[in-house]
Amino acid sequence: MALASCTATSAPPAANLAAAPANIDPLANPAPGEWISDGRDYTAQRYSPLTQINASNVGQLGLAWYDDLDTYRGVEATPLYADGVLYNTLSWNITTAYDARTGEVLWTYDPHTPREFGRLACCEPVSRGLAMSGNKVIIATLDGRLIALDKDIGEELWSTRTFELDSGFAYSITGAPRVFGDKVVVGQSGGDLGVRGFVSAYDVETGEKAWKFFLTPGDPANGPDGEASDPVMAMVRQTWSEEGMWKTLGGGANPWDSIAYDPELNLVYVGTGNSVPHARFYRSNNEGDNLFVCSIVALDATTGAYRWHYQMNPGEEWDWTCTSSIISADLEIDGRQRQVLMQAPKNGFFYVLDRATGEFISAGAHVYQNWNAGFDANGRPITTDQVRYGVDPRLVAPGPGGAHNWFPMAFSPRTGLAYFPAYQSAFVYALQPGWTPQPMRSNSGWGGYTGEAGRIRGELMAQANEIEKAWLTAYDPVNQRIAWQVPLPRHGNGGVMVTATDVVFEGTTNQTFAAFDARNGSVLWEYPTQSAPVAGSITYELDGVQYIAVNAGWGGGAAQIERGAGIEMPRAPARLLVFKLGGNVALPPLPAQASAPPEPPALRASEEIVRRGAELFAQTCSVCHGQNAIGGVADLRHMDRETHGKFNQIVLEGLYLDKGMGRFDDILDQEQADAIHNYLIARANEDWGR
Ligand SMILES: O=C(O)c1cc(C(=O)O)c2c(n1)C(=O)C(=O)c1cc(C(=O)O)[nH]c1-2
Ligand SMILES: [Ca+2]
Repeated sequence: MALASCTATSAPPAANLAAAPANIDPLANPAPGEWISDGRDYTAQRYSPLTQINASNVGQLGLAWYDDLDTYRGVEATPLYADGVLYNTLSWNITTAYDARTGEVLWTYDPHTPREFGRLACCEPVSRGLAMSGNKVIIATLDGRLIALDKDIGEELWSTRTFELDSGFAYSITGAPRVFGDKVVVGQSGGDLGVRGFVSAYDVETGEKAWKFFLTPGDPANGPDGEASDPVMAMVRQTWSEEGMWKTLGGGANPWDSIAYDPELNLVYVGTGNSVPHARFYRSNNEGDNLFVCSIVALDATTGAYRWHYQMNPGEEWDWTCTSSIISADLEIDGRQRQVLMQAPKNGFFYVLDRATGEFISAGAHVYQNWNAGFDANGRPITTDQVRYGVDPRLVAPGPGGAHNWFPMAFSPRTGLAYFPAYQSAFVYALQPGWTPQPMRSNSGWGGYTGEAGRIRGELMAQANEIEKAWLTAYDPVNQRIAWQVPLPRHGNGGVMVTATDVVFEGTTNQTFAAFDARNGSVLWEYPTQSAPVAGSITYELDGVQYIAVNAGWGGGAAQIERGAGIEMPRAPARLLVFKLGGNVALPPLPAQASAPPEPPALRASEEIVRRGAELFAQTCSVCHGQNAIGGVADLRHMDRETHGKFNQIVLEGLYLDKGMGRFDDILDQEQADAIHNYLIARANEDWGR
């Protein structure tokens, strides 16, 4: 696709940067050179007022310093900057403070996140960021702790649990915590395995719990929860079937990424995820909207009380989520000044809602989609029959990776455009007949691709592959249209940041970190990073110098999808990269890539055992090791002789626990581990060509 022409919008004058009154919350109005919260300020626009780097000199950007992060896992965090110090966080929540001028490490804090929790993270044990308030840096750990650190020395000030370890649900946290006024608000993950999603708030000074709001109903047999959500649970429960697996698997709706805030309206906006099992047939007897799945829910920031919600996909069953970036702006729409929220969730639409009332203002599709036949007068979507699947496979667009996932979106008040990585995709969904849930594993309820269904699925997947495309998209929310798009090689392009000089920054699957003209998408600068940076970048100013910082670590859900399709790129370990004009530090050469895979052992098991192993692998191992055992953390088709010899010790006894490989003897027995092993031997032999 060619570059579309420049938007006709003329740029309004630059934001007024006059000094804020002394008593104002710094998170509402941070100093221009600082970046002290995930989205930079409460609008979460990821828009910086800094102007030293502009379209004419951005080509002179070079590395000021970098740090090798000693991991090949995805690094998804947006770093933070305050007072000369850059804060970053990695897998297992290892958190580091750097001298932002030199890259010297000031402190590192390791919360010793139990590696067993890696099993529960759908898309690697990532962390999308941290929060700051006054003298504190706050992290949320994969195993559910919220920890406040002294920002100067990295020592713990308080620590609290956000979920109980014996809840029976597969909770984990990958999202960033956020500070809103005097509270820290955090969500959690697990909607692909089985949890009851909720959001909770804590006193920023003490860590004491302020409120908790459940996003799905509890089993009424257990009585009320005594939480902020209790008053709306009767309404919520009516949107679910009487009997359904939501009682056992929790219903999901996890706020695993974006949570936003308006300090004047005193509202917290919670973006919620998919439900579990994904197939509505299994979780709710094909009945109901299933609140608050795939919604934005507005809560009173002080009490957590329900204010309004807008559900983007009633009865969602495609692993779409409404957890993507939630951005506030004040826009003139149809001659009226509106306080809006914007979101481009997985389902392929761009939404504009009134953030005071939740009223649906408008939505438009930015990729090919086949689920939506319009919106009714209340803004409720009309879902096509085409996408409601039974045992017969259905082609649905977008697919479960989403047209826009968690990769942070930015908005420029100057151009009036939102910028995000878009992914046009489709997927084939079908119910697996006779499926039953497996605690603590992936629980989609999808499958049954054998016989005739398998043949149809193969044909439809070929169609799905044809529509696949990726872009950096600039979107005009007022007129609901694409302003421009830059085609990119594949899915998994990174988060976006935009500056007051109309420069957009994004990591790309060209394995570069790149700058684009915010008005028309022309490429201004591209820096080879030896990896595709998926995270959001930031910019800060120190001693009169403007810096740009980004984590370059390819991984997470996008890498899983790519590797599942057999695509892996040569790459270096993850790095934190920091640029400035005239920076002249060079990266070391790309390390030697893996040599030819070792010859696998001969397959001795029956077809039946291999099929059983494939099923168990899909439910138990694929979240880390990829579809069809391709790629993921390690390509299991390429195990060496020694690893084959220790297979059961690794899987059942936790031999590699320190590397993050979970221990599975709670859900797998010897025979099942052997079946998985034989499936992998079969896959390795296919790969070897015999
Ligand atoms: O339903 C959930 O709880 C949940 C959690 C997460 C996560 O925590 O990373 C992802 C998803 N879903 C998901 O659907 C998804 O596409 C996804 C991509 C990524 C990633 O980090 O790249 N995480 C997640
Ligand atoms: Ca999900």
